[in-house]
Amino acid sequence: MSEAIEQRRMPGGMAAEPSAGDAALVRLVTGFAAGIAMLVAVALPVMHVWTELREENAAMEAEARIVAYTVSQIASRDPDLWRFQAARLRAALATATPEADVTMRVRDVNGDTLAAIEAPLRGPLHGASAPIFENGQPVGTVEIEHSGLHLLVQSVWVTLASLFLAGGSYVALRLLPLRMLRRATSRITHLATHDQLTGLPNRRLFHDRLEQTAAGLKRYGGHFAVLALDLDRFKEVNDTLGHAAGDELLRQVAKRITDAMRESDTLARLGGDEFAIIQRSAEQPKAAEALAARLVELLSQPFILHGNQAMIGTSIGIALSVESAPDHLLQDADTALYRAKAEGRNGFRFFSAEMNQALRERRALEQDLREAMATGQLHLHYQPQVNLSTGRVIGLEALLRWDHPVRGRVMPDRFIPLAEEIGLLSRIGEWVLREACAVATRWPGLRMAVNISAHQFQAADFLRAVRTALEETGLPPARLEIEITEGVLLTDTERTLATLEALHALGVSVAMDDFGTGYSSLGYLHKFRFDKIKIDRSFVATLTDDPQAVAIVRAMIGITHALGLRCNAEGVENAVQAALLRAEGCTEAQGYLYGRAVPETELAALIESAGGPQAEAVAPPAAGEAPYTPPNPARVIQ
Ligand SMILES: Nc1nc2c(ncn2[C@@H]2O[C@H](COP(=O)(O)O[C@H]3[C@@H](O)[C@H](n4cnc5c(=O)[nH]c(N)nc54)O[C@@H]3COP(=O)(O)O)[C@@H](O)[C@H]2O)c(=O)[nH]1
Repeated sequence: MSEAIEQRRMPGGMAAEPSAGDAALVRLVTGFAAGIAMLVAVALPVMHVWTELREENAAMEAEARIVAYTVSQIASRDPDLWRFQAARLRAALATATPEADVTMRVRDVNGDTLAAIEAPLRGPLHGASAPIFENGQPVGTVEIEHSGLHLLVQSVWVTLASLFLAGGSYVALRLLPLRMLRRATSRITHLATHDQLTGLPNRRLFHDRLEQTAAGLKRYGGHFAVLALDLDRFKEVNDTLGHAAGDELLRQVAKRITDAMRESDTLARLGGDEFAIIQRSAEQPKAAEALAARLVELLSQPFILHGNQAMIGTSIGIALSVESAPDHLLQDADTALYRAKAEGRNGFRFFSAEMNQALRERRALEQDLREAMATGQLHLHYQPQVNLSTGRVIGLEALLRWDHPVRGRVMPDRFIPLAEEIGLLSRIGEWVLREACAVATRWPGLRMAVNISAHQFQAADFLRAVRTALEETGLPPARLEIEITEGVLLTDTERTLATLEALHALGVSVAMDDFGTGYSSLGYLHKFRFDKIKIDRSFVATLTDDPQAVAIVRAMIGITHALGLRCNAEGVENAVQAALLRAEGCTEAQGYLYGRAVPETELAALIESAGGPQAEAVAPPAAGEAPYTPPNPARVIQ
């Protein structure tokens, strides 16, 4: 590929002789130019000789007619008598012939020459004749002959001139379209090798330059680095300000990066919000580190897009030519980029071999997760949520489990972020909603809590998935509770608010999960109407030894009372924690003290051991719904 592009280039950026694809066109143009040149070379002299000859013949015919008239004054019908007039005839011819290079003859009717003026004529001859009349009777002819030598000489000159002209027109005809062709070829090459939005080299040209740089390095020595960049929060700008603003942002990003680089470096847009740089410098890795730090800083400065201010950032992965094979440089920089993103974005990381191993593992996990979906390895477990005063079950939280035939149990903390990243979580989430609702219908009176990630919640079809799950299973909406974390509230406030309102309108309740772990929890409580707050288990875990945790939990519970919300303490593992929470006024709890998450088949025993479901359960059975009876585990579908 490298040669394919570079061969077509000449110094100054002009494309060189077109190759294979254009060869036919070049041949056609050359053939056409040769044809025109041949026409010019042959046609001009032929036309010249023909017109000159015609004009001279016409002049000679006129002259012959005039001489014939003069001679007719002397003519006699008797040739013998006329022959005696030869001297007079010659004199008449002499007065009629001012030029020396003309031969004139007078012949009688028998063709015998009666008089003549002969000139020494050279070269091809041409002539004309006219009849001589006496009393209306033809008695002879006058003949005039000229030398055609001057015509021949002229023709040679005209031929030479036309050959010169033909050569010129051949060159002009061949050059003109070839130049146009080259310009077109150069434009096509540019289109094929550059990104139209930013004007930067595209992925194809980037690989080409990478090959060249690596080849140069092999021959002349030196170092270079490849930097892979990905914009943070680009999608948010696109979604909130529109695609025109997204395009403008990409152009401004390209300009900022270009301004920060040296001319000898190459910046390319690989697609979407991905950019890559080849940085030549003898001082690697210092130079790459300095450039990456500069870019992180530059791209975190605000952008003004059609009057709106947008804040983004960039994550950068760096691979060094001394450490990565030339054909792995971009891939390795990408691996480092992935690590930079995973470690919190808006920073840079150098590639190390250990990252490859992590990436391979991630890819294997990704592949396994796709298979898990298809082969039914995913299933739900249910953790009871209890009334803190009675310890009896009032609800269930559906928790996803993955049982892999070789890996064993993979916990959701490990595979849910991956499913989100590879776009599988929507499908998984839809299944979880439907399955949890279906199970809830078999446990009347209990509320079913389902975890929804930020990504799922923001998806366009989330509300549709909730409605479908309720309709298909027939679960009363009041028995479904959606658990979201503060992360959901970080973006697109208007839309999030509308979705929360729509859930309320449906009759579904919403709980804020992991309360206290985000950074502006109180602000969100003021903005959104939650039904329940779940105190994060990290506060519950330290309740017994940390007076500060007690103070925080007390404040949280106070807030729920003030706002009239239900309060659930997560991760209650012992009776002391439960007693403390009860004393502070917390009403609900869940945790290992009351039971771990179990498959549906084990739920009956768990609920019975807690004294059965709470009689005044938060969500009483809907009209027509049977009251709670422990199900026969054999009937339970997993
Ligand atoms: N979007 C979705 N997220 C889901 C789904 N299923 C689970 N999750 C989220 O994954 C995270 C980890 O869940 P898990 O490993 O299942 O852990 C839960 C409980 O097992 C654990 N827990 C419960 N009681 C105790 C306890 O006493 N001690 C202790 N150390 N851990 C306990 O807590 C997790 C439940 O947390 P929460 O959701 O905050 O109530 C977790 O964030 C899940 O939300 C899914 O289907 N979709």
